[in-house]
Amino acid sequence: MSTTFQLDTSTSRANPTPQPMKRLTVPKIRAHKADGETAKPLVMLTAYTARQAQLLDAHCDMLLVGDSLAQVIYGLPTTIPVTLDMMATHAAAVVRGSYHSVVVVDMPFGSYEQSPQQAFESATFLLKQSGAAAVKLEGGAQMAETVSFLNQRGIPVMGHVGLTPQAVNVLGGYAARGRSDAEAEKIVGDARALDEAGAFAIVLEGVLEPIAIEATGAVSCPTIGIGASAQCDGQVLVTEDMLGMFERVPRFVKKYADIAGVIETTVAQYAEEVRGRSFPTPDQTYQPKS
Ligand SMILES: Nc1nc(=O)c2c([nH]1)NC[C@@H]1CN(c3ccc(C(=O)N[C@@H](CCC(=O)O)C(=O)O)cc3)CN21
Ligand SMILES: CC(C)C(=O)C(=O)O
Ligand SMILES: [Mg+2]
Repeated sequence: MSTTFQLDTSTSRANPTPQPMKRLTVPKIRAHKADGETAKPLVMLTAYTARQAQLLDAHCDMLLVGDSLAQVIYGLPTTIPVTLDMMATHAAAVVRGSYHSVVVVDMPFGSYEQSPQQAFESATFLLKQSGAAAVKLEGGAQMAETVSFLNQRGIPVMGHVGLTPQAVNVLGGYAARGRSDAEAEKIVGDARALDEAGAFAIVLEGVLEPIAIEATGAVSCPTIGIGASAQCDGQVLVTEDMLGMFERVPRFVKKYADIAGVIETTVAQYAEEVRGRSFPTPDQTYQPKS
């Protein structure tokens, strides 16, 4: 894939290819499961910036502008303080940096729980500001009415059940969910309720494999797992976690690279060269014309 930067003035978005392929659509994602056993798992990663989106886009089906930007970008301890403005700003950058993947934006804590009307107002703000196609919100059966309200008014919704990080103060931490029969049953019921309400996909986070199997079998839309086994219809991870850029990662992360290590070695070399006056050299220096 060419990474030459070109400004596509017709769409005013940075587009790395001369002939952009058509963007995937939400109905195509929802219909994914109809292919049954032959369907390839859906690929989703988080993205917060335009350049990151450019690099991930061709390889993914969906890009998630996650409220995990709290920890990953802003050094916040939880996702609780994230605002609609933060999400809209990063979502707009990700849309500008992509042309293939469906861009999904997390609704931040406090922007949707109060009522379907509040959720509609917040979701329209996010989609109008960014050009993203869909929103994601946390919660199960209690959010079903809201999911249906938004969907019927033109806003596709991705659900998120199991370990829901915005409920950290109720859950008391980020431990895997579904260890009791009652909790397992609730998670499957939550997935079912969201599916019936019209969610186009459901994130299953931090749940035991048997629950992922049962929930995935119980719903008509694809399930996207994170710490939820290989039995889901797709997978999502926080990009910085799998690239080895974030300092502490959950057990469900596979570190595919050590980008933090590359950055540290590279910056150490730069510092040494500046202090030793071996950078800059004449190659990086402007001289008057002689
Ligand atoms: N960088 C990053 N990656 C994520 O996956 C992520 C975020 N940030 N921010 C939002 C939420 C928070 N999530 C988290 C955060 C921590 C754990 C974690 O540390 N889990 C421990 C078990 C903790 C316990 O048992 O209490 C683990 O070892 O997996 C899991 C999910 C998932 N999301
Ligand atoms: C971890 C994923 C599912 C998420 O919600 C986020 O990145 O905020
Ligand atoms: Mg999130």
